[in-house]
Amino acid sequence: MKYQFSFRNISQKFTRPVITNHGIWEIRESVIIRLEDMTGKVSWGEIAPISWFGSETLEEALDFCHQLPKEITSEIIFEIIFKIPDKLPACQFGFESALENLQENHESLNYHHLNFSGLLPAGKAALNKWQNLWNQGYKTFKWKIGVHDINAELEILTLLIYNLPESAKLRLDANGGLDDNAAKLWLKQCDNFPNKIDFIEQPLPVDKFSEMLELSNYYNTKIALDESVATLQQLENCYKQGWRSIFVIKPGIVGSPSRLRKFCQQYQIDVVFSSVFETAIGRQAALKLAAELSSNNRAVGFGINHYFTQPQANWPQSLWNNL
Ligand SMILES: O=C(O)CCC(=O)c1ccccc1C(=O)O
Ligand SMILES: [Mg+2]
Repeated sequence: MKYQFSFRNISQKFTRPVITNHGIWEIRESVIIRLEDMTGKVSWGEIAPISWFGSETLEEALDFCHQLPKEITSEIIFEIIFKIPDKLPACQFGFESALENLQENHESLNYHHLNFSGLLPAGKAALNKWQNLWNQGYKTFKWKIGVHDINAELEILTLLIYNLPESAKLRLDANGGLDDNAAKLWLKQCDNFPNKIDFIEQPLPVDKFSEMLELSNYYNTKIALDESVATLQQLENCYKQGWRSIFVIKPGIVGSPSRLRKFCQQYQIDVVFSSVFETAIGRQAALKLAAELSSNNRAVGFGINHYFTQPQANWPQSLWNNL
């Protein structure tokens, strides 16, 4: 087997900026990879790193692509692509999923049974955004916390909970931005609403694993690790160190899909799949994994409200044609 390989760096503006504890994120950059086999069949892949989250940088991903030959042989697949180092997890995902796409027919792809979680804007803007998402069918919402003053945010939480319909569920995502005191305040408040709060995501920074383990044993509200398990190595580590609550998996940056499958099948972990704000290419590959490996019917964090303005016709092929 032989493939023609090419790639492009693309950048897209969010329809509205994503605001987290790390600041304001306005433009999503990623690398689209294209493989064409000898019969002319084309397969796409996407490398969408988030370096502040623990993956490689976009530059490192581009460097990796630049040093590959234009013609990819079986030997290169086995010796290079399947051996991409763990410090390039988004590259592992992009290349492996592009190769998987060449192997299978797309009929088998079905993720329509999945429930989706919709992302609310941070701060009080959440209060007048959930209704619109609810009308679109979302029943689970995620709200970023640790962005504004904690007292103001706790007040908004109370309002949100009283406003949301009975059956709605709320996830809180601190992006590692709380300190021990703040985390306890949030968890204590969430324990007052046991049927409303799905979980709190990554309350403390990555280096505070044992503190989060302790919190998860003390409070009833579930804690989900996200930044702490950004890559497969971290996921395996946290499991070994005794984490049995929720793991957020972002396939786009976690690493090799086949290694992820093996891990999830070997250990029956409680997982929530989540996007890295990839384009339709990475999204499709990530949702395929979510459909295969999701547990406890947990809503996947792939709401589309943050996505980009509609791509042009014949995308992504048009990216190549225009150059
Ligand atoms: O998980 C979701 O529901 C949406 C995706 C999301 O929040 C996210 C997207 C990109 C980078 C980080 C995060 C995050 O979960 O912190
Ligand atoms: Mg998160």
